[in-house]
Amino acid sequence: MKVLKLGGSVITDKDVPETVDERNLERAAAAVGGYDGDLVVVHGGGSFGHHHASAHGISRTRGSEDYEGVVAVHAAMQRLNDAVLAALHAEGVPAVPVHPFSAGFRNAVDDLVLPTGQVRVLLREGFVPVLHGDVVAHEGRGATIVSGDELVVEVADHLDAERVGLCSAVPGVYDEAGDVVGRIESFEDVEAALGGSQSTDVTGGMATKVRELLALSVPAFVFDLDGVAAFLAGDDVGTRIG
Ligand SMILES: Nc1ncnc2c1ncn2[C@@H]1O[C@H](COP(=O)(O)OP(=O)(O)OP(=O)(O)O)[C@@H](O)[C@H]1O
Ligand SMILES: C=C(C)CCOP(=O)(O)O
Repeated sequence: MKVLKLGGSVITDKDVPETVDERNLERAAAAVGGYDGDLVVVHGGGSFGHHHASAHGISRTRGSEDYEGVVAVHAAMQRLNDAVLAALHAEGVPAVPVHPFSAGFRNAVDDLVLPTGQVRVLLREGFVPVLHGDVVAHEGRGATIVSGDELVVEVADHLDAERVGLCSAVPGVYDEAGDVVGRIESFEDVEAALGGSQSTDVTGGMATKVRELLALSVPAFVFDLDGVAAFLAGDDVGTRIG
């Protein structure tokens, strides 16, 4: 089983609130449509989730007890999820939604608790589950953001993924000279070159991604749209992490 994250910076125009990048989304969906095998898709928030999360002051650590903010973020992510499902369906992919807000939570020590039995069964029954960054209940803090990157790691761990791919707006992780790094085996290797995201992003950009992907026991790859089909075909593409 493979896990593919479609970055919000790829499938949306991150600088214009609630704008899908139709062309990029179609390209990503076409690559997924050309793949025949077990796959979980996760997508990020882009200008849907991050815009509302930022407007309501919600992040991975900063919670909110205001139902309006929680509903605004979740509803926006559902709208983006609908667009992703429609694009996948147009390519013949049997994609179905799994909404983290209704499935998981963070406990009192801030760990994400995400049941994945439904994802396992959906896979076995021939579906392609599609999860997304979302708000989740957070013990003692109201609700906080869960990023697509965290979901990728959880799903990959629980369901023994063979490889994980993050399709982002960049062809891989850049070093300080601006060249794509072939492989990262420790955070210190690239720490100096790692920054946040160029756009409104409440979950942390590339540095957080690299740190979390290094914790996986299977290889992860960061690549751009040109790399999706090759990643799904089993090739090493972009930057290998781990
Ligand atoms: N060393 C680096 N190499 C590559 N990208 C970097 C680096 N440092 C910072 N970045 C930024 O990180 C961004 C990727 O993180 P971002 O969180 O925006 O991606 P995403 O997962 O596609 O989006 P989303 O979080 O909405 O799903 C790149 O577009 C780039 O601007
Ligand atoms: C802001 C929200 C709701 C989603 C965050 O997920 P990410 O774009 O994968 O970091």
